[in-house]
Amino acid sequence: TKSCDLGKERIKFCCFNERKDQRNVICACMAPTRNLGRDGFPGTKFNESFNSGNLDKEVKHENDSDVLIECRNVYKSFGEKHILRGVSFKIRHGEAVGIIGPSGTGKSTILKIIAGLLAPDKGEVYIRGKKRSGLIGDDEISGLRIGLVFQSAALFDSLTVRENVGFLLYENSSMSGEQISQLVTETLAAVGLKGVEERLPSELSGGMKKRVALARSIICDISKESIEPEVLLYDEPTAGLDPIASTVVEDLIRSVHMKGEDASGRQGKIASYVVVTHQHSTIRRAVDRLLFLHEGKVVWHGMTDEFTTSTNPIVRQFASGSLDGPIRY
Ligand SMILES: Nc1ncnc2c1ncn2[C@@H]1O[C@H](COP(=O)(O)OP(=O)(O)OP(=O)(O)O)[C@@H](O)[C@H]1O
Repeated sequence: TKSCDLGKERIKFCCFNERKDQRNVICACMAPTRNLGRDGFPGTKFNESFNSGNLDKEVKHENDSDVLIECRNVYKSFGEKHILRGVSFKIRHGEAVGIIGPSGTGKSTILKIIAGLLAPDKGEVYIRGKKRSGLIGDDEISGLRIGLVFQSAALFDSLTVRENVGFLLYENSSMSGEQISQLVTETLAAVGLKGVEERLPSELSGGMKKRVALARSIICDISKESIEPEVLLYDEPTAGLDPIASTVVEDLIRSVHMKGEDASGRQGKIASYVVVTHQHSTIRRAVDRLLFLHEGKVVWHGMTDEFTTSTNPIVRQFASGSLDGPIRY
């Protein structure tokens, strides 16, 4: 955790409740990662833990120079609950990846491990080819920025929208208050929000809160000479939203991606993103490639259009929502 002064408030900005029934994270974070560079990246076959019989299609890549994040054989238990049991995958530059799977299978846990908020019990996380050691630290100032947008939006209740969105800039950047304020207004406009800067989170709808959280994740310090590539991790960004509000958020996720364009036709800044979701609309609209997590492992991966046509029994059951199949509740 870390604290900062914002007006009269002294606030922790990277703390969260560990218990499942109190999973609301107090604040989204932008997590600069330890170590950067591509040297010494040991080449491995894509996801060695896969049983190839479960794979509908293996995408071949010439090399790993575009790999931003790799989880290699990651294990995580909470007491007697062995949640992750050998999870391996790679996230490449430019990818829009979805993580799906039954409830409680560890999707949020793997996002927190990637973000450096949780440490794996075993296995490694590589960020641009360098092994991450431990959790995110205050000394990490360069490399790949990894932002986690929490399920709950996780806004500070006592701060205005402006203070929430500009939070990290008020603490970390050399920008003036006026510059930050201007940037906050522009970033809010990019997510379709105008005139809400002085409102408190309690005065916003659920969909607006999610968009404010998204604005907080994409705002960046324009006073820095080089802008680092960024990966955004979204934990169920459309949960609880009506279908139209979901579409708005899904399109925003696409538009902040480098491949996408915002309302004014500018290219997005996010190099890659990962979305944990249960919503079919989000899978179809916001994601290109899927990883299916079940019983502690990635049991299937494929492109989004392969999801509904897959003959894998686990995928078929999940896609159809059937009670019959290998997944038991
Ligand atoms: N900090 C923690 N302490 C104890 N148990 C935890 C902790 N974090 C997660 N768990 C447990 O680990 C399991 C996986 O949780 P996680 O939130 O990662 O699942 P999920 O796949 O995201 O689920 P859902 O789809 O329901 O959101 C759950 O049983 C949860 O109760």
